[in-house]
Amino acid sequence: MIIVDRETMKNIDAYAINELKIPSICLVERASLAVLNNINLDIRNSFGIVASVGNNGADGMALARNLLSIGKKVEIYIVGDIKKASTDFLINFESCKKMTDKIFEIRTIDDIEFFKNNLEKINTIIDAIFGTGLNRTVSGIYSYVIEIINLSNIFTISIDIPSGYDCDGEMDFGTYVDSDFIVSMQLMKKGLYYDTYFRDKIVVEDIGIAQKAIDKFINI
Ligand SMILES: NC(=O)C1=CN([C@@H]2O[C@H](COP(=O)(O)OP(=O)(O)OC[C@H]3O[C@@H](n4cnc5c(N)ncnc54)[C@H](OP(=O)(O)O)[C@@H]3O)[C@@H](O)[C@H]2O)[C@H](O)CC1
Ligand SMILES: [K+]
Repeated sequence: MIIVDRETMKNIDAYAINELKIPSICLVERASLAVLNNINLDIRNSFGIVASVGNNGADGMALARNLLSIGKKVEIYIVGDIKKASTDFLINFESCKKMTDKIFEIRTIDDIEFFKNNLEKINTIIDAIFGTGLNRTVSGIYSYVIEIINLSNIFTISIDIPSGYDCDGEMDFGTYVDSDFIVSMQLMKKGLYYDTYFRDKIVVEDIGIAQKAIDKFINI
C-alpha cells in the first residue's frame, strides 16, 4: 500500500491537474461518487452536508448534488467565506442552489444553534470541512461546528480526512471530527494509517488520478 503525507498528495494532485491536464472538476466528481458508493442508501436517507469552501467542500457539494439527484433529503451547511471559494466548489454550489433551498451559512452563534437543532432531523453527517488543505489551528466557528458534530452522535462520514486531523499525524490542530467512516481519495494518508483509532474506519478510493502522477512522486 502506498502511504502519503500531505505534501506528496498535494504534489500528485497538482501534477495530475496541471501537467496531465486531468480536469480538477472531474476528480471532484469522482471523489463525490466514491463517497456515494460507500453509503448504504437503504438506511441513510437524510443528510447534513457540512462543508467549507475549498476542494474538500467541493467534494461535499458535488456529493450533495448527487444525493439530491436521487431524491435524498439533504441540508447543506457552509462554514467559511463563499467569496473565497474554489472554482470547483462554486460550480457545484450553483447547481445545489437550483436544486434545494435548504442551504445555510454558519457564521454566528445563532447559526450554530440553528445547525444543532436541525441535526435532530437527519441521520447522516457528511464532513467536508477540511482535507489536505488544513494548515493551521482550528478555531472560532470551525471548532464550534466540529464540537456540535461530535456531540450529536450522528453517524458521520468524513471526506478524505476527518476535518481538523493532521494528514501527517504530527500536528495537533486543536480539534477534529470524530468520524465513523472515512472515504479517502486515491491514496492512504500517513496520519490516518498510523492511527489505530481511524485506520479501520477508512476506505481508499480511486478518483482517477493517473498512475503516472503517482509514480512521479513515489519511489518504490
Ligand atoms: N484538485 C484537487 O486538489 C483535488 C482535491 N480534492 C479534495 O480537496 C481537498 C483539498 O482541497 P483544498 O482546497 O486544497 O483544501 P481544503 O478543502 O482541505 O481546505 C480548505 C481551505 O481551508 C483553509 N484553511 C486551512 N486550515 C484552516 C483552518 N484551520 N481554519 C480555517 N481555514 C483553514 C485553507 O485556505 P486558506 O487560504 O485560508 O489557507 C484551505 O485551502 C482534498 O482533501 C480532497 O478532499 C478532490 O478530492 C480531488 C481533487
Ligand atoms: K473532511
